[in-house]
Amino acid sequence: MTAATIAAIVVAAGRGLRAGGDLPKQYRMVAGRAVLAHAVMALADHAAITTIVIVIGEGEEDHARQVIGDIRGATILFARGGDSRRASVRAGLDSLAQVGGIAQVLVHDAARPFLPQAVIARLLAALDDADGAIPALPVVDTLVRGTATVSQSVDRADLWRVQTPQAFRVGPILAAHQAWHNQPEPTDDAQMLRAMGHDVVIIEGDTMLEKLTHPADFLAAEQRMTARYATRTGMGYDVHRLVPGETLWLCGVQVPHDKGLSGHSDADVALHALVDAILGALADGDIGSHFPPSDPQWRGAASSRFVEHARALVAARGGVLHHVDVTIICEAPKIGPHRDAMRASIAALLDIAVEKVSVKATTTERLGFAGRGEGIAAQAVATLSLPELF
Ligand SMILES: Nc1ccn([C@@H]2O[C@H](COP(=O)(O)OP(=O)(O)OP(=O)(O)O)[C@@H](O)[C@H]2O)c(=O)n1
Ligand SMILES: C[C@](O)(CO)[C@H](O)COP(=O)(O)O
Repeated sequence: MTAATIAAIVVAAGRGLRAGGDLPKQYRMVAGRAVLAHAVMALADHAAITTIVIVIGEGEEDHARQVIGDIRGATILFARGGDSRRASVRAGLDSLAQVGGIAQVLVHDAARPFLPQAVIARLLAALDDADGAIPALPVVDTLVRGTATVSQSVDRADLWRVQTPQAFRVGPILAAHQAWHNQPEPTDDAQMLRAMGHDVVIIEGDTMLEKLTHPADFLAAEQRMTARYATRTGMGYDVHRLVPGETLWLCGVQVPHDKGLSGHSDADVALHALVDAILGALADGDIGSHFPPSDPQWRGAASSRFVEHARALVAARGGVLHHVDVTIICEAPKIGPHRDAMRASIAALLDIAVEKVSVKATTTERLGFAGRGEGIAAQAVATLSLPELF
């Protein structure tokens, strides 16, 4: 069987009135990034999802683009939402109809930021035999009906709490939306599909998928997500030769000296060690594999570009950089007078507070190549958190 072309719609056009706050909840920060960005990144991380339509309020595209940043792995489109969730999903489906060729669609609330890949896999597998599938968790509390007092106990057997994303074959769900006229407002898309006589399969949901609805949900979400982060440490080490006639760059700062370093790019040995430390924490190769020394475009290049690249890789993985510690090993020049400028330079390149950047220096007591002033070595350690794949 040929693999289906799969898209996702993320509805993010609500106002989040029950959540309160200054911003609609999809733009608020949780675990280091906007709620909307978490939801979109989780979908883009799935190899089979080629297109994501983000449905937003009027005039919000610039803001939405800014909060999601550079999303890799899927084409991102924007559509203008409507007055109800149903209308917003419909706008997303209409956008997909213009793209064409999409066979299956996942419809997801931006307000459910933490989406396990396993849920997507279960939903897509269920579409092999059904037109629709929903993730759900069994009700575990006693259920009653009533206002001030209980008027009725409700049997909870076979009752489920329904989550998103909900997965559909595109033809049937679009037809269900087109046929929905003058009927009560549906609370999800699956009930519209069922109204057309199609079966909807229940697959196992996940507590990570809880919707952010009320103010207290944000703290709980932060705690749930933080528990899923792993701390990673990376180490970098580099050496370059000191030669006359070169400019000496250390930590992105030009340091007056009678010699400069020669080698890859501008030979900023401290930034090279730093980049390797970050790449090490990401387990993503080393500076040479990202910027081969044999490639003429890096000859004389500013090493700040490599640090910015490493920072972007951390961001693309949803990571948070906590701290870097750089040690420069040389007999001369003296690093102390430049330490503050070096810390500020690294902090700016990594977009972190200067308090999270340490720059140290040591000599080798005139021993070895550093002691003889033939070269400068640098070591760096980077500590970051990465979301565990779940
Ligand atoms: N007109 C609407 C209403 C809701 N949604 C989206 O549907 C999802 C689930 O809706 P809900 O949690 O009810 O969000 P809000 O409508 O924003 O919240 P509230 O009802 O508290 O205002 C959210 O991602 C929300 O942005 C939408 O795209 N368009
Ligand atoms: C679609 C949904 O998230 C499934 O549980 C839910 O029905 C949305 O309800 P809301 O009242 O729009 O938050």
